[in-house]
Amino acid sequence: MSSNIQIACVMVGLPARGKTYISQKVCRYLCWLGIKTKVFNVGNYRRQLHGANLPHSFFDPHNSEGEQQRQEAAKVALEDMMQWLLDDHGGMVALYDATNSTHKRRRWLHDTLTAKGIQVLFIESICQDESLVLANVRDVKLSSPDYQNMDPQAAALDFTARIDHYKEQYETITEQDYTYVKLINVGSQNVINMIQGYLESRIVYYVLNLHIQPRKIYFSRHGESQYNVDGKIGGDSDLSQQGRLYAAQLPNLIQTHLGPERNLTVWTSTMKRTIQTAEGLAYPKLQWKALDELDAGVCDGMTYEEIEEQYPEDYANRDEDKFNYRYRGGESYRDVVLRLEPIIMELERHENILIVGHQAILRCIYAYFMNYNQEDLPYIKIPLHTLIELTPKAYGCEEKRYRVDIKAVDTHRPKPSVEERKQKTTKLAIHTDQPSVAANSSALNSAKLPVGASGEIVRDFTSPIVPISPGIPPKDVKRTTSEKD
Ligand SMILES: O=P(O)(O)OC[C@H]1O[C@@](CO)(OP(=O)(O)O)[C@@H](O)[C@@H]1O
Repeated sequence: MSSNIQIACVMVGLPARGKTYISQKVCRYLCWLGIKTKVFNVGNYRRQLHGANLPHSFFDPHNSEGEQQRQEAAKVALEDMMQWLLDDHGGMVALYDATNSTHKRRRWLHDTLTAKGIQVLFIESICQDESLVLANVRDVKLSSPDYQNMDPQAAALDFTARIDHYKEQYETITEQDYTYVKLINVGSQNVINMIQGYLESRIVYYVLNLHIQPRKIYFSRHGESQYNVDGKIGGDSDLSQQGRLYAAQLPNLIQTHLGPERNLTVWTSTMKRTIQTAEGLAYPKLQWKALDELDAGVCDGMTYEEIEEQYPEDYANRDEDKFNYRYRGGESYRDVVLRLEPIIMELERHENILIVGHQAILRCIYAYFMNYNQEDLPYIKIPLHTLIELTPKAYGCEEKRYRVDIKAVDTHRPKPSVEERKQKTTKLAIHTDQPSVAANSSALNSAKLPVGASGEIVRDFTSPIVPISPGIPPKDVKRTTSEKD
């Protein structure tokens, strides 16, 4: 049995109230943060045990056979979930996705879970707006395996009858001794009760920020920079000639795809190359320090070849585990994910957004929306001079990429094969006797950033956002040593 705190988020709500959407989002968010999370959907267990295509009468509370079979599915799902949380899989948060709409069902779940030391957080979603419910039925439920090969109108009628069966016995949470958050009419009112501990508060804060307004999220790297042309990483260089051409085309590109009347907020980092790229965009802008590029520490301003020559061990270690490798005096992708957490929270609250960012930063944010794992994240292709458009849908994002026909260098380095990595390690082993850069580099490594208890870099990236109005010339932001340290 694991000694960590484990949380079971138990969803509550009538069918088609966004419970699955919320469960999937929480799961994606926590996994992105490196917290092992899994969704247990009781509907899937029910389909496996008793088949799909069941008529609405199966869900009638007066149908004792149906009732018993649904309880059986709920029990098997609960057992699997507890096993996953407790049997040293490293699972920290599980989401139990079902209606759980009576006091009796919740009491059973609560008592069974807490008896095993698992904290229970109920998340109830209430939606009284019938048009939203109908839209959800149309967009999501009718494509469920329950209604395969069925006429959509007949399926919608059947699903509405199913909802009515649940309404008959629905009991909203009133249990004052439970930890819960109640989301009423997608954020118009929220009730929070007895939230305990950091992780529960993060989850609650996250679900409070979710909205379902249709919107677009755009990502663009800055135009090609002078450092990109020179093959150097990091720094705070200006745009190249080609980069400036891209910046000049960006406003048109955005307007074409967003539409002329639509609202948009533009976020940049505090670095010249993103600010210069966003200069011509006539929308409200915000600069975020948290969006600054991954800090390459002592390697800032070097080419990959120079790094390989001067810090061969580091170079090999980065290739071995790019997500966790932390540059000497700088950051790892893992560090960047943690500092981007407030950005994700803000992104969830916002409507249309364009982030003009950097390669590593956009990889991390893109991975959150597109559900990439930590191993693949640092190799995601985010090419220069390309606008990426994400449209959030029920259970994921639809993606379009618009490539602008302005030449730019390719800064993507593919993951070396196992064979290539082996060759490098052998070469390194042969050279370890020589007192060269390895000794030099470990001295440099002592100039590390302060590290927090759990290994994170202690830095305040939630500091004030600097609003700039369209047309104001970019600030000449230099990254000084004190700023970096
Ligand atoms: O993690 P890798 O693949 O090295 O990519 C991150 C690098 O991308 C770069 C370009 O190579 O970003 P940017 O375009 O913002 O300058 C580097 O500055 C940064 O160190």
